[in-house]
This record gives sequence, C-alpha cells and structure tokens, in this order.
Amino acid sequence: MSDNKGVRRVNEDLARERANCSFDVREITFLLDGGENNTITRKKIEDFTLTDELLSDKVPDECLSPKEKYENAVRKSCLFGKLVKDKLLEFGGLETFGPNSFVLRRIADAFFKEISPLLLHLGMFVPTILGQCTAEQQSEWLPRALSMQVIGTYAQTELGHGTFIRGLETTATYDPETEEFVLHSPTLSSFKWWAGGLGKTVNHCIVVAQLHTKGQCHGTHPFIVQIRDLETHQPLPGIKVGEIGPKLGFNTADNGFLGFDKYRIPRMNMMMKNAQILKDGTYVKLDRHGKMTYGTMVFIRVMVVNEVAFNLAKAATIAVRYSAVRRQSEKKPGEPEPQILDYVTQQHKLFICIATAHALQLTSDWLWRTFSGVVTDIKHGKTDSLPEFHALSSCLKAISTSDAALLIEQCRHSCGGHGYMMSSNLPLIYSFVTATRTYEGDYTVLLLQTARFLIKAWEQAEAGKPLTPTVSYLTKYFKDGRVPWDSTSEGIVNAAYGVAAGKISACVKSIRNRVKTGLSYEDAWDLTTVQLVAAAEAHCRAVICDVYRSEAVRLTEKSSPNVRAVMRQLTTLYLHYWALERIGDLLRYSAVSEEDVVALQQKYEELLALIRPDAVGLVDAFDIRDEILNSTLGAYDGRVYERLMEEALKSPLNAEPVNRSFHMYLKPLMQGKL
Ligand SMILES: CCCCCCCCCCCCCCCCCCCCCCCC(=O)SCCNC(=O)CCNC(=O)[C@H](O)C(C)(C)COP(=O)(O)OP(=O)(O)OC[C@H]1O[C@@H](n2cnc3c(N)ncnc32)[C@H](O)[C@@H]1OP(=O)(O)O
Ligand SMILES: Cc1cc2nc3c(=O)[nH]c(=O)nc-3n(C[C@H](O)[C@H](O)[C@H](O)COP(=O)(O)OP(=O)(O)OC[C@H]3O[C@@H](n4cnc5c(N)ncnc54)[C@H](O)[C@@H]3O)c2cc1C
Repeated sequence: MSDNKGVRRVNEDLARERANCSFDVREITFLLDGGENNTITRKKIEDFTLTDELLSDKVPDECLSPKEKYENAVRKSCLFGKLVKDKLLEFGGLETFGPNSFVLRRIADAFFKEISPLLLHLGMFVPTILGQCTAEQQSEWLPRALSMQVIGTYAQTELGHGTFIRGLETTATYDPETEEFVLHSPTLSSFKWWAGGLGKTVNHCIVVAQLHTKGQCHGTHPFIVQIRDLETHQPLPGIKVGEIGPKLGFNTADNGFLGFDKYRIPRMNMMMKNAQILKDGTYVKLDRHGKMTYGTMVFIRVMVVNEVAFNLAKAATIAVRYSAVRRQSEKKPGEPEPQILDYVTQQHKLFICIATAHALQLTSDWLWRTFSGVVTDIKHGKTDSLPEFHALSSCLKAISTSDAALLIEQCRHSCGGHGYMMSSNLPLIYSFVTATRTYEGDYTVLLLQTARFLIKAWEQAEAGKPLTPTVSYLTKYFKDGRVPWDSTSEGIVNAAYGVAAGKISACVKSIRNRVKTGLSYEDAWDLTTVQLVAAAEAHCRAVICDVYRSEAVRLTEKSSPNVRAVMRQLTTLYLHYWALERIGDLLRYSAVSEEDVVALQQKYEELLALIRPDAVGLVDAFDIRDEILNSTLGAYDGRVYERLMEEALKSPLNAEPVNRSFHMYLKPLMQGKL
C-alpha cells in the first residue's frame, strides 16, 4: 500500500468517504474541543508528548507477563511524568485539573494500553488533598505530591464493604497521650481492597477509617498514611500490603490490599477541612452538610462522564472506519460486495454510538460547569445545591457508564471476528469502561440515590413548594394524565420528562399503597426499588436528551449550515432512538399513537441514510490520533489487513517455527508414548 516514494496511501474506500463528506471536519473538532484555541493547544501537547522513544514497544503489551506489563507501565509513567513536568509549562502548566489535565489524561492512553499505576495519584490522591485538607495541610502535602516525592492512592473500599461506606471496619483511634491515631484492621473483611497503585507503586495512601475518640465513634474520615519507606520502598512495620491479582481489565494498575496492625500516624495526618480532633481528643465537626467527606467521589463521578464519552468516541472511530474498509456478502446477486457500513443494520449499530459520544461529551461539559458553580458555592459556605448535584452526578455517572459500556461492546460486535482481537483495542476499551459502571458507586446504588431525591422532589411538588432546576418539570407534569405528543425534538424531550414524571408518580403510589398495607417505609421502599431504578433512569435520560439538544443548538449557532445540519441530524437521531427504545413507556405516559410510532421509525431510518455519507467525517472529527486509538482496525489510513498481519507476527509464539511443546507433549502423544 506504499507509493513509489514510500508514502503510505490511505485505503481507497476511506479516501472516497472523506472526499464525499458534506462538512469541514475541523469545525466539529473545534466544537467538541470547546473552541479552536483548545484544539491548537491539544495538538501541540500531543506533538511533544507522542514521541517514538516513549511509544515504541517491541513486544505488544498483551503478550507480556503480568509482571513485565506492570514494569513497563511504571517505566512509561515515569518517563511520561517527567516529560510533562519539563515541558508543560510552555503551555500554561498543569493548572490543577484545568483543560490541559483532560488533554493529558487522554494522551496517556497512547502510553498505557490499560492504565497508569500513577493515575490514582493524580486522579484521586491529589484531588482529595485539595478537597479535604486545611490550607496548612495543603501547603505541607501538595508540593510533595505534585513533585512526586510522595506518591499516593485512595483506599476506601474494604474486602467486606464498598458501597456501604458507613459499614467500613478499619478504625482510627485517637491517643491523646502521644497525639497520634492508631490505625487497625480488626478483621479480614476490614482489609482495604482495590485501591489503584497500592499493590506495588505508592508510598502513601488516603485511608478512610472509622474515627474513635474519647470512647465514641464519629463515623468515617480520611487520613493520610505513609505505608512504605521512601528510600527502600519496603512496607513499614505494622503495614501488610500487596497486589490483589489478575482482573478483567486494569491489569497495569496494581490494585492492592492493605491491613494495619495498630499502626500509628500523627494527629495532623487526619484530613481536617471538614472535621478536627483537638490535641486533647475533642472532636469538632465543621461540615454542616454532613457528607462533605464524600467530595472526592463526587468529583470523580463528574470526571468519569468525560472519560466514558472519550472512550466511546474511540470505539466508534475504530468501528466506523473499519466498516468503511470492510466488504462482505452481496446485497443483490452478482453485485460487488458492499462496504459493511452500507448495511442499514450496521448503521443502526454505529450511528447511535457517534451520537451518544456527542451527547455524553456535551453533557459532561455542562456537568463540569455546574460542578464548578457548586464548588464556588461551597467555598462561600453555601451547601444548598449539594443534594441536587449529588442526585444529578450520581445518575449521570450511572447512565453514561452503562450506555458507554453497552455501546462499546456493540462496536466490537459490529467488527465481527476482528473486533475480538486485542490488537483492535476494543476488548481493552471495553474492559476499562465496564469497570466504570462499578467503581465510584455501583450503577443500581447510584440510581437509587437519585431516586431518593426524586421522591422528595415529588413530595415537594405535591406540597406546592418550589423545586430545584433539574426537577422543575415535576411541577408541570404533576397532574395525572398523558403528556401530549409532538414529534419535534422539543416535543420528544418534553415527552421524556413526562415519562420520568409518570414513573416517579407510580413509585410514590406504590410505596404509599405498600405502607397502607402495614409495611414499614423502608420495606415499602425496598419492594419498589425495581421501579425506582427505572424512574431514576428515565429522569436521567430526559436530562441527557434535554442538555444534548439545547447545547448542540447553542454551540452551532455560528456554525456553517452543513455542520449545523449534521449536528441536528445526530441529535434528532439520538432522540428518535431513545423514543423507540422506550416506546412502551411513551404509550403508557404520553398521547403517542400507533401512527406516530410508525412515523418515528420511518424518520429514524431516514436519518440513518442522511448520516451515512458523513459517518467517516464524523469520527474523523473526534480527531483521535492513531497512537491513542492503538487499533489495527481503526487507524486513519485504513490499512486494516496489513496491520493485523504485522501485529500477529509480533506474537512471541511466532518467534520460532516449532514450539518446544511439540517435542515435550504432542509428539509423544502422536507416537503413543505419553
Ligand atoms: C503520569 C501518568 C498519569 C497520566 C494522567 C495524567 C492526567 C491526570 C489528570 C487526572 C484526571 C483524573 C481522571 C479520573 C478518571 C477516573 C479514573 C479513576 C480510576 C478508578 C477510581 C476508582 C475509585 C473508587 O472506586 S473509590 C471508592 C468509591 N466508593 C463509592 O463510590 C461508594 C459508593 N457509596 C456511597 O456513595 C454511599 O455510601 C452511599 C451514597 C451509597 C450511601 O451513603 P450513606 O450510607 O452514608 O448515606 P445515606 O444514609 O444512604 O444517605 C445520607 C444522605 O446523604 C446524601 N448523600 C450521600 N452521598 C452524598 C454525596 N456524595 N454528596 C452529597 N450528599 C450525599 C444522601 O442523598 C442522603 O441524603 P438524604 O437527604 O438523607 O436523602
Ligand atoms: C477497577 C476498579 C477499581 C477500583 N478502584 C478503587 C480505588 O482506587 N479505591 C477504592 O477505595 N475502591 C476502588 N474500587 C472499589 C469500588 O469503588 C467498589 O467496588 C464499588 O464502589 C462497588 O462496591 P462493592 O464492590 O462493595 O459492591 P457491592 O455493594 O457488594 O455490590 C454488589 C451488588 O449488590 C448490589 N447492592 C449493594 N448495595 C445495594 C443496595 N443498597 N441496594 C440495592 N443493591 C445493592 C449492587 O447493585 C451490586 O449488584 C475499585 C473497583 C474496581 C472494579
């Protein structure tokens, strides 16, 4: 596929797709990056970080042993970290969790096919210092953490408890004699389990433990704990630490276990922004809201929406480019084999992935702005917006991770057998994203948190009290009766809110009816949880539909007509897809008719046809470099078969024509000598 000057040519089908695209791809890239300047900065950072020296792996990562994989990930983390530290100042530095840190997080995928053992240090250890320490404590820990003298992680989950934080068993008992806390793991189930980087990499750790002082337990609080010697890296006396073993993914993250045997830490290692222990052991609570120590989890839930939007964009890019290159079967006898992207069923599998990546990216940007507002409020001592934000971030985390994981798997299905190859990168993208559905709050558990808020909001609506913005629709749909049907985008969003309101109303009735039979509120709630999860899902879906539609309109106000048209086609496709997926709910809670359903289906199929010529342009607009995509099927030039063969030849099994197992086992078996 090289021309006579050695320049690699692009696959002809892909080249033709790009020539036929109706819009300027860069325009959509700028929209998704949040402006042209951001794109320019991102590209500069990519150019200086994505160097051959760092990226070249002679043997594919997946062919290495677990130990070699981990060591390679540590090597690259250190080289990448140094490069970033040395050069990033040229681009305005890594302001703490500013736009450059999002860019770096994405670029990191080029270095770590799975995950960096240092991700938890930057992703959770540093943010927890920022969120949970006093200014004095920050000035002690932050410079050491940012210069990587202190490398840390976040150890909350235990063998016995992850979801139910109040059930954690690790104790931190204050000893006023020595002004120290004594950390202890009283049972096997109290061992910390899961923290990324804990197994082998970190020397410090944020430990969430039950605080005891003056004979009283004050619940869980975070502590900074040194666990390894800074010189020798040996675990310190009183610490039992190790790695938890192979997992579905995250295999370079050295997730670890940790136990304490009456291990002492100074009083000031308690993170004291929200609560303090005075020298004499007096407990002082500063958190009027009560859940401020859960702040890091809320932050990560916000970040995760962005993570999964990007990973879905990667999977969609791989699957759409491959579908433009791959030809299979015949539509009519004797005709040439079509590109598989020309099958309507393939378009149905893939275009929703592009639209969802957009929907989640725009929702994530909106959520980040909302979060920044909440953080500013909290700095001014206002916590009123926290319950609504907790409900919102919980459901968006749950739904975005669940949707992304399902759709990434759909991208893999759409690539047939080759999608199953590790070298396609789809299995690793999936294994990374499917974990997001569990960590930082399990899907069901988080939707039930949102449901709690929705039921309270319903009761407020009933009492004629004002409602916060994301639930204000409940006032409108409070009265029973079906929501009028209107097939415009706005109409579909309204219907989605109507469905959510109908489901919340049904939950309220169900709980009340059960209480009337003599059940306790808790039992009535428990029996209604299947409906409550569905109601929270419907609420979240309505929010995503609403935000996606309105943000896409706002962002494309000044766009060229063709970009505006294709962006509108995508939002309309998303709305129609979900209307059809939830048609049973619409029939129950809205005035949609049989003819309307037929029209919805017809319009959906028309949209697939309209988007088809722009599909490759749309994934090109994600502008994900080959190094980051890491995929034989999805590279920009479409050299799919060549890359598959090149990668296969790197397999260690191909290093010798005959494997020794032939002589050891097969030959004796063949000769009846085994
Ligand atoms: C060099 C190389 C590196 C390259 C990178 C370079 C770039 C770096 C940039 C960094 C970018 C970072 C990106 C990050 C990407 C992500 C990667 C992360 C990797 C893995 C991380 C995984 C970490 C973890 O999983 S940590 C553990 C998380 N655990 C959980 O989430 C547990 C879930 N459980 C809970 O949240 C709670 O226990 C809960 C809510 C289920 C119940 O709590 P509790 O029992 O205490 O409360 P209730 O009694 O039920 O409710 C009481 C009341 O409180 C309200 N409430 C609950 N939670 C909150 C909250 N968080 N905020 C506000 N309010 C809350 C609740 O609603 C109730 O209110 P009522 O009014 O009473 O109803
Ligand atoms: C890859 C990965 C990385 C992780 N990294 C970290 C880390 O760095 N630090 C850390 O502290 N933790 C980490 N974790 C742990 C993670 O946060 C927990 O696994 C997660 O919060 C789920 O808790 P659990 O494992 O206790 O699940 P469980 O709560 O035991 O859930 C099991 C099942 O029970 C259901 N269930 C539980 N409670 C309820 C309820 N109240 N109502 C209805 N259903 C319920 C759940 O829906 C689920 O189906 C990580 C986990 C993974 C997978």
